[in-house]
Amino acid sequence: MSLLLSDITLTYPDGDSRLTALDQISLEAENGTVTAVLGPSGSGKSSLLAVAATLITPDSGTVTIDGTPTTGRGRGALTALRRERVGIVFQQPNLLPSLTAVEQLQVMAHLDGRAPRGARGRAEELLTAVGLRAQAHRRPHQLSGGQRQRVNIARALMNEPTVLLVDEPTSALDHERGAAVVGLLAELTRQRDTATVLVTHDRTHLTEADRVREVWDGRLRPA
Ligand SMILES: Nc1ncnc2c1ncn2[C@@H]1O[C@H](COP(=O)(O)OP(=O)(O)OP(=O)(O)O)[C@@H](O)[C@H]1O
Repeated sequence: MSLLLSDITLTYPDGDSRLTALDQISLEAENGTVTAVLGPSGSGKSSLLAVAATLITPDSGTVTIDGTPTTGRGRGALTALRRERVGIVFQQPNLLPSLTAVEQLQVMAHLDGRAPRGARGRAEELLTAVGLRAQAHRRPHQLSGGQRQRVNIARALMNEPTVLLVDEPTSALDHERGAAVVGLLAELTRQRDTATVLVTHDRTHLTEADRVREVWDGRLRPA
């Protein structure tokens, strides 16, 4: 099991009291499968992904990534674990305006300290995998919204993650382009054997999921 969330509770400060964003949530994600987490706005989906990515430490419960428990680890160790094992696709691509598509991916490898030549080949291979071979040398303003999101996905795969966390990847896309992006994610999940967690509020994406869980007021239930 590549990702294991066990009995996670997360609260945020809320005036004099605390708001419970996640309430004793447990979730597993296996390699080569897409686990969709469905839920309305404010139900706790982004909080769940942030905990899974070890970007937020929960009040209680444990996160295990690729067999490595994260509880009690320092910031540096968590950052290293994240860089090695976790890919994150945020809602907005947040691409750097001055870099071409292939350079956006190479920057990731640079952060990881990989050899530039190997990184270039991997970046080109990933852009081909997401259907952007011909656009590899374009800058973000020369790409469509769907193409930018594909660059975002390819970038998240640069470090060959075992866990891929995806937050509403289609929120800025029309239905057809959104469905194509989710289909691509499912294909890459099988091809690259990632344990993918896809957070969405759109039920039409569920056909691509191997498992669906629904989050409601911070609690999980089968959909
Ligand atoms: N940093 C924060 N401080 C205080 N409350 C927060 C914080 N982040 C989220 N919340 C609250 O926690 C709850 C869950 O929020 P979260 O962003 O996880 O939901 P979501 O399902 O991802 O929503 P959306 O689909 O709108 O992005 C909400 O009530 C939200 O207002």
